Amino acid sequence: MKYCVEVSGLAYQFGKGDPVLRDIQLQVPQGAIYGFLGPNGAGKTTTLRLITGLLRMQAGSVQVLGQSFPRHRLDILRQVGCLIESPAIYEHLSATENLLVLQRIYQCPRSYIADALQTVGLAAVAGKKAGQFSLGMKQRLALAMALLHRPKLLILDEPTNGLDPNGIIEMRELLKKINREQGISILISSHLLPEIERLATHIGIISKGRMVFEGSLEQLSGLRQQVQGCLLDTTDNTAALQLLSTYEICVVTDTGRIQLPALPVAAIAELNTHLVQRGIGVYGIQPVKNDLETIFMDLVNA
Ligand SMILES: Nc1ncnc2c1ncn2[C@@H]1O[C@H](COP(=O)(O)OP(=O)(O)OP(=O)(O)O)[C@@H](O)[C@H]1O
Repeated sequence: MKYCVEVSGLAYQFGKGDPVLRDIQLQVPQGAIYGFLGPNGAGKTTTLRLITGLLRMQAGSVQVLGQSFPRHRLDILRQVGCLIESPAIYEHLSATENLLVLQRIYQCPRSYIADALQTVGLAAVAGKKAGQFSLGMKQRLALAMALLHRPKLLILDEPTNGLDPNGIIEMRELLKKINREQGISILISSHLLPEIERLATHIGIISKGRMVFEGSLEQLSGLRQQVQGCLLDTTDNTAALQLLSTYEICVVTDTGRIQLPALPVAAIAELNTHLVQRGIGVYGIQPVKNDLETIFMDLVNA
């Protein structure tokens, strides 16, 4: 598989402080939407700033689109669109004029401006001053600025921060469309699992400066399939508990149901048989599965 970002052994510390990144390994497959997840202060922004050359690397290696940083920095940046620190939007200029400033820097065709505004859904307000834009519109203008030179890869640091639920949905759909229709790979950071779950094809989770998970969304969801235990519904919980206490494994949950820990399927079937043989009716055996939020919290707090 080809990767558009490959990071290996990346470590970083600010001044003489404690290391904020330790041995970061990260691989973004070409064409992916890679969700870079982690709680506040985990090291997401620092990692993205290193990948885009906004911070000088201290240790490790970074390859972007097959070229290594910092040697081919300019070549790389020509092919990457970034939205990392707050974008330099000139409020007294229109959306088009804001893009004109960048078009001169990138020296790309002027027609790219209208295309970028069209992509982010701002064509109808191209002549309006950016100062009159809502936060969601400003964020879409920032995205147009990142897309202007038709990059192969977008790197976005928490682009939905501060947006209302509607703005978050708009941004999510927009990023999916850009990925699908223009084939642009996207590396996006967030501290919100539900947001990334709905958007990403691949996920990397960072906690306290270390990667604690990397894989496809299916692999993360696969962890969900690991059964945590089993809830039992019986016609006589007191008698059932007495019988089960001989196994020293059961606990009663808040809801009055009996919770068994994770056991092999055969053991659960055997317990069921014992209960029924003692005249205790079993009308429910329900596996308890991890939800993604629990998996995320377990990984981050491990
Ligand atoms: N310029 C700096 N000087 C010193 N420490 C810094 C600096 N920038 C970040 N840090 C520290 O580095 C650590 C990682 O910060 P970083 O901003 O990369 O995390 P993050 O995952 O992006 O968090 P957030 O979601 O809050 O932005 C934090 O402990 C932070 O306090």
